[in-house]
Amino acid sequence: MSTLEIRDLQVAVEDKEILRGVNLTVRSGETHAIMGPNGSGKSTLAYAIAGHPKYTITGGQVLLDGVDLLELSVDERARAGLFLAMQYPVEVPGVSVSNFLRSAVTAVRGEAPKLREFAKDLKNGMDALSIDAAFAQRNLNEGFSGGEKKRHEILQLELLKPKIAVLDETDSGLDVDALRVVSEGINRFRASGDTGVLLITHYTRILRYVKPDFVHVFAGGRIVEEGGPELADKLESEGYEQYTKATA
Ligand SMILES: Nc1ncnc2c1ncn2[C@@H]1O[C@H](COP(=O)(O)OP(=O)(O)OP(=O)(O)O)[C@@H](O)[C@H]1O
Repeated sequence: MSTLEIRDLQVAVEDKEILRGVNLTVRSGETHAIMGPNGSGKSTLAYAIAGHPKYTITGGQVLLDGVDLLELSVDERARAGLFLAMQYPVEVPGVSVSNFLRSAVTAVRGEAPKLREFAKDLKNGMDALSIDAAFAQRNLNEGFSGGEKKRHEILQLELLKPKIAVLDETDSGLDVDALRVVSEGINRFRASGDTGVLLITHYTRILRYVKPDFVHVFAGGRIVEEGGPELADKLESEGYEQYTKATA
């Protein structure tokens, strides 16, 4: 059982205050959707938790099982059990998908997985996500379509098995079929009950496949409303205008 506790988190980017006191607790087995309009600070939350150097923490704490992640380097956060699936995964020419994944698993576990075991896990993960076998030898994210990039993020999730997974707009750029495959991957992964999921999205469409336990509305760098899955339906019909007006 793991718990991520975000306490009064305040974050600035280039001296501009973006997050103005975020409080949120995510436990294993729970899926939390963070929804909100463009520019409300959702990605800032994801990057700040993961340790992106551009984001300056000006106050608050982020505790994973009592350990303050903000005191740790990015790789230490990953080893502590945090995973961020990025909105825009970077291209790394010269590094194959398979090498990258084996290195990532080795770094997080602290020892290299046996080659045969890794090859089997990789094949199973790729099959489940309808990823072609040739994909493993391609350069990381180079020339990948939007859908391939997102499937690859979920493949990492399945191989790394983090305690807390932050998925930043994993639904963006996906067609209907890819959205279903990616959502099934998230559902398979969370079915173990060992992981807490923080799902950042603008749209309710992914929430038809990945049912959240809690929905939080972000506006102006804060959580301004919280509720159960029914809140997503309300957002679908009413939009975000009520929140953006209030925080403008
Ligand atoms: N590197 C940066 N330099 C300057 N401003 C930034 C930077 N990164 C983010 N911001 C600003 O921080 C605010 C929040 O951005 P963020 O990307 O966190 O919002 P978001 O809710 O994820 O938006 P979207 O849904 O459009 O992805 C925006 O006003 C954005 O312009």
